Amino acid sequence: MFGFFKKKPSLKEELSKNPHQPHKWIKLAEESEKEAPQALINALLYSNGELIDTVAKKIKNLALFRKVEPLIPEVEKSLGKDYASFLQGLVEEYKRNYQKARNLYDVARNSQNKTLSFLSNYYIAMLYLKEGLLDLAYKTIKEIEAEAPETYKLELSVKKRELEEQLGISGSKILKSFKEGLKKTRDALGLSDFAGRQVDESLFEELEERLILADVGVSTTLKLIEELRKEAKKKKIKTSDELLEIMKEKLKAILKNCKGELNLTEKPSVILVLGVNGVGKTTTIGKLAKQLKDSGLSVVLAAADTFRAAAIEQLEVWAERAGARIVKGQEGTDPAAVVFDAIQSIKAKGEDVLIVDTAGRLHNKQNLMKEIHKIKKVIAREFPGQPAEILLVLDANTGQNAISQAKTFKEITDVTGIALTKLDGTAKGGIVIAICNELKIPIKFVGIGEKIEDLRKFDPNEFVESLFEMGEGEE
Ligand SMILES: Nc1nc2c(ncn2[C@@H]2O[C@H](COP(=O)(O)OP(=O)(O)OP(=O)(O)O)[C@@H](O)[C@H]2O)c(=O)[nH]1
Repeated sequence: MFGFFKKKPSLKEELSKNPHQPHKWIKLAEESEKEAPQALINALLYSNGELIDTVAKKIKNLALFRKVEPLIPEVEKSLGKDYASFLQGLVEEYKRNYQKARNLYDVARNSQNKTLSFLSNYYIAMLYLKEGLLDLAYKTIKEIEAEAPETYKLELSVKKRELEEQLGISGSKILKSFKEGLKKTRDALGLSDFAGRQVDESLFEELEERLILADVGVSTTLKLIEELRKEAKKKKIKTSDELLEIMKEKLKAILKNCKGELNLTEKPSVILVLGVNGVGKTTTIGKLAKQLKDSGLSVVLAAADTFRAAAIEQLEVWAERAGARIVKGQEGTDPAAVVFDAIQSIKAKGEDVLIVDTAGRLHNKQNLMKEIHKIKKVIAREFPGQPAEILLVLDANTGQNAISQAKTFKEITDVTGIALTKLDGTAKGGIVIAICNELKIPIKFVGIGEKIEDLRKFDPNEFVESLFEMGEGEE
């Protein structure tokens, strides 16, 4: 069955009388699934290729590749080979014919039209990323960075910085390793104690105890141990080493669902940061501001925690360290007014990212809720669709308490991601697994130290590998 779609005969009728209205063709595509393929092609034709970016995004978002494919000859006839090759490239990429897609984008990248040429290069870079050809992706991004339209600048500079880190060209600073940051948790779990043992009931019981002590959480632990028991029986597993391998894969599978990227696709992008006092909110904002600054973005901090003068001062110190501009008010000013001022100045200066620090007084949930909603309203009114991120900061030291804080904040507003701080100072790093399993909110960052560079993107594989790594020169 195809389901129903809302038909707007008036728009269709209007377009059949006067088709020279490209944006209305886009609107028709949004309204009607059935009309969408032809409507998008018409939008492209009647805009004389101008709407290629919008059309490509819509084809992807609505997954119209196969329906658009038979219409590509129309595009070739009216707009030429470059546009047709680009669209066919989208289709081939969808079919996972990556080499073919790249050749087609390659044809389009030579177009005289700047937008089409940029987009083709951009899609080539993304293809390289998909295929793990990081150095080629990096090279392509560097080549097109300068000519990128405003809407792509943010994304490209963040990608470039990530690639620099992955390729080891991010400067000479030796970063604290993730493994170092997780030492206390790894020691508490002591998985190396289980090596070379027989699989028997006492092994399961000890593993269960260690996981609970590391704050993996009772329900998550019980479920995991039960699955391990079943699998050990089914696969007739005799040695603990094999069992630990299975456990590792299971943990990776749980955590894979909680990997999340910061969404910074719009300019400006607003990140609203929530969290109770003392969890490391200000520090995290400072570290994040520095990372974004280092990737070439202009960053503004709004000191909307106006409850305490000390909070404003502390944010000022971090703004200075990160090289970010700060907008603040007096102690006791309406936080939404500070945010409003920040927005006005960003509009005037054309800056890229706004990070809003908020007060987190959970004992007064009603007031907190009102305050957050008011701030969100001010942001959305000035920048529709923002804040792009509502980041909740949790302190790993507080173990299970972090889960109940997250639940409360989730009741107050949508949380798009978690930054989990102080993983380095705790033996309760298992809380990452509990957060993922119980809250289903992406963990976007983890803090593994007090220094400005000690904030990492959360990588599930790296996290699990660090928990399981044995000894090797760490003592
Ligand atoms: N070891 C370690 N310490 C951290 C980390 N993140 C923050 N801290 C420390 O935690 C303490 C509290 O951090 P703040 O950033 O002041 O916390 P806050 O949530 O802004 O607190 P208020 O300003 O009181 O609301 C500071 O001493 C930080 O240095 C981390 O990842 N690891």
